Amino acid sequence: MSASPDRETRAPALEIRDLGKSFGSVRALRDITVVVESGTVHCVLGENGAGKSTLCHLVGGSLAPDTGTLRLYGQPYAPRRPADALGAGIAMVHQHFSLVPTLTVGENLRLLRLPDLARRVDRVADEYGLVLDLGARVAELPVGLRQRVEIVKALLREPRLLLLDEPTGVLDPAGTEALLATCRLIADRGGAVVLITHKLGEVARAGDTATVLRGGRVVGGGPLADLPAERLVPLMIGRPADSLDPALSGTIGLTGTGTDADAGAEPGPDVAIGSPVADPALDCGTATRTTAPRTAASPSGTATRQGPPALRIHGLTVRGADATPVLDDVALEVEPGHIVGIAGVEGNGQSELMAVLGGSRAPDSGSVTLGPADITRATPRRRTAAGLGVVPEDRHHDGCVPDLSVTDNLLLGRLGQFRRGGLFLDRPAMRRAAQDMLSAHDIRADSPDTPMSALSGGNQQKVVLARELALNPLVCLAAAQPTRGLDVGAVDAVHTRIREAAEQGAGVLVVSSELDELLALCDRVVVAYRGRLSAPVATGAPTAREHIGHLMLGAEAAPDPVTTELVRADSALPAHEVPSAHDSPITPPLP
Ligand SMILES: Nc1ncnc2c1ncn2[C@@H]1O[C@H](COP(=O)(O)OP(=O)(O)OP(=O)(O)O)[C@@H](O)[C@H]1O
Repeated sequence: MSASPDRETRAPALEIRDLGKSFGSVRALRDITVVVESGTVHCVLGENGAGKSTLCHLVGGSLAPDTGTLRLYGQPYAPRRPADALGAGIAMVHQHFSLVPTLTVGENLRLLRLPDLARRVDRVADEYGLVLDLGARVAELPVGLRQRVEIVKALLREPRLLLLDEPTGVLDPAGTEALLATCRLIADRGGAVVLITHKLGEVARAGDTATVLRGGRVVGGGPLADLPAERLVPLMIGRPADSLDPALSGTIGLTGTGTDADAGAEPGPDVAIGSPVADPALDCGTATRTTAPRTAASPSGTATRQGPPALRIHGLTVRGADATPVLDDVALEVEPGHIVGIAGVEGNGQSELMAVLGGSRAPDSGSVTLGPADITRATPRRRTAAGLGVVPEDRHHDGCVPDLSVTDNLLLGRLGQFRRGGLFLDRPAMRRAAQDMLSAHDIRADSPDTPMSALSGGNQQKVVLARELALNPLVCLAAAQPTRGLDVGAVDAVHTRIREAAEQGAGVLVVSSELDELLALCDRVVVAYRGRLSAPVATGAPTAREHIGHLMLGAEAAPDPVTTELVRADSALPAHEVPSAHDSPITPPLP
């Protein structure tokens, strides 16, 4: 990072005055004034669709404002294209990846055409600890590592202003910590960072100042010392923090790190919207709503299991390019009415498991059954018809068709229900169904006819979730990072929807790199490590967090026969009474 220059240092790094931007009839931003000082990390916060990415695009030169002006280190700045921003010393990491998947990491970096590339790569690795495997093919990297490549690409340019649009959504805890440390380092050396995030823990750990947007306007801002979380939340979502599920504190980063490798991480702000799920009584006095931990018996209300599990994975092995197993004899059962989480550092087989479940990757051996149906080799379409909802890891790439309308994306996979007289689709009926889904899921779209690509990232995620939750029948929902990119209010709503799906009898499998989310949502959690799954850990157990943390680091353990037996038998015991596997070593997967 080059230090901010000389005589310009007293001017703010970035001054945005009265900026406005519309897309057709949508006023994405109006009268936006923001000042980002040199030497600071400035957080931009706000609910999904508030205008945060649009603001970044205006500064980054990929969009032009309708009104207003920009100044960069005191000089007028009016980029017409991204190259202008790069030339002015601004680098940006977007929500969506801009890597060529068929090329290696090194080949992608060479596309930047930067002088002294090797020196720059070494410097970024040394200074920020961001090391890359230059020979790895991008298509084979988990999304967290792809994001790391994007961040390194930005840093290789040695920018004086770095714009980060939700960079941590796809990072694992260690990656998040490294990035936040990078932001601080840049600011401490006189540069400036604009950080867009929904995670209040990150704001508290890395930010100096903030601007809050809602409905395209600035609704608050200033030094973060004056903006504790209980003031930020209502500014962001228009309702008080205590209206949110107390179990969400960790998920949105209000307590602890909001991540699993909580070990060694700094605490977040000393304010919580409620209590950790394991102890709902410990709210900070602001919560008006308390959520009891889910129990294994409560969703379906049945003490004994009738029929097959919603999802059964048996002996699943998938080999990588060099024939080593990336999934190694994996077994897992998800009973109807239960929510099972898969925790783990990214790159331990979760992506491959989701690809097998979604039907985009065939296993080398093993089977997947959905209720009574063997779907191991079924096409994605057949899986949908059989009642398997899948929210893929990379929703933008795999979960939606950006050029199609919101209506088409919401109803993909069940268009047959809207056929009239053979080939013709009943468009008015589709539109009505889509409108109902938009309202029910609070999806902010101009109209059901809007192209998916015109929705904000968080609203795209809500569309994918709404579509998969609407499957009828929904035997099992397999969701990877279901709340990635969602604002705190939307996270609350999605958790409620997932719980409702389970209460109505669906099995739910949630893959998440956020342990807080899994603890808030799931009856039990298994841990992915080097392509294998641990024995289940009951989330209600007081030691669950610590135990899962150990398993994520690869702690060896043997199966806890009691938990295993209880889980297999679909015990009627509430989850918090199911013995934890903590004291017992673990496992290979359930047989
Ligand atoms: N290319 C576009 N065409 C039409 N409308 C757009 C376009 N890009 C953004 N919008 C609209 O502008 C508004 C602001 O979107 P933006 O992506 O900036 O929100 P955001 O705050 O970044 O949301 P998120 O947190 O979900 O990423 C939304 O209503 C969105 O639908």
